[in-house]
Amino acid sequence: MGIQISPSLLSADFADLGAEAGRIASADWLHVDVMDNHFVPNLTVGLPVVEALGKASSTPMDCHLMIEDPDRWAPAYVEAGAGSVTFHVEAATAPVRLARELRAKGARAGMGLRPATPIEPYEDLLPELDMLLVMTVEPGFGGQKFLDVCLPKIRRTRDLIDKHGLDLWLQVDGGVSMETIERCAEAGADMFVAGSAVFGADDPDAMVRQLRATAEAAAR
Ligand SMILES: O=C(CO)[C@@H](O)[C@H](O)COP(=O)(O)O
Ligand SMILES: [Fe+2]
Repeated sequence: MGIQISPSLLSADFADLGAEAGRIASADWLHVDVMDNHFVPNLTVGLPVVEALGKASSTPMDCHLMIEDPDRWAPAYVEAGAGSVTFHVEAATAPVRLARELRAKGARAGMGLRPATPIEPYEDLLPELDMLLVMTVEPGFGGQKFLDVCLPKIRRTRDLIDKHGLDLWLQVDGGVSMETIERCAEAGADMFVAGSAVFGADDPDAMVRQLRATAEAAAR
């Protein structure tokens, strides 16, 4: 698939999300951060907003669920129009059953890891997934500083994916910018979420293209 950019709408104008999506026409996905004030100490949007955004934009939606009980809620995000749904393994009760359900409903199944969650215990689950999300900040807020300490985990995750010969996307999320994207790409990430870097730029769409070109040049 190559390098993909999924701008996070967390740093966009929430009063006009349809128009904000239109400002990043080069984006491969729209990253929608769903937070419930339980799994993370912040509250954002839920199903009705995802459903409305899906009607307002033709760019596929990559929903990042930072919520408790994803086993109950995640499948509804496929019905609301998400093309990819990522649940956090720390919150899921039955990650294999949930990934299978997401796929059966027609979406890509993603599994997210907080910075301190290791990948190794989940090696046997990899064939059940379409994407792994390695958080490079503590989830909950945009605009935080990239955690370098997560780079070795990105490398180890890429090695595991390659060892199993899987076509699994490796997403990084948190503090990704022109300063940090090269390191992530060198470590083996191929899908990049960027919120403040994209929507804080004078020309968000040009920033999407710049981030992609930089990651492509640095990719392993
Ligand atoms: O999931 C999250 C935060 O929990 C992210 O998607 C952030 O929204 C990314 O924002 P930046 O770090 O790129 O500003
Ligand atoms: Fe996110």
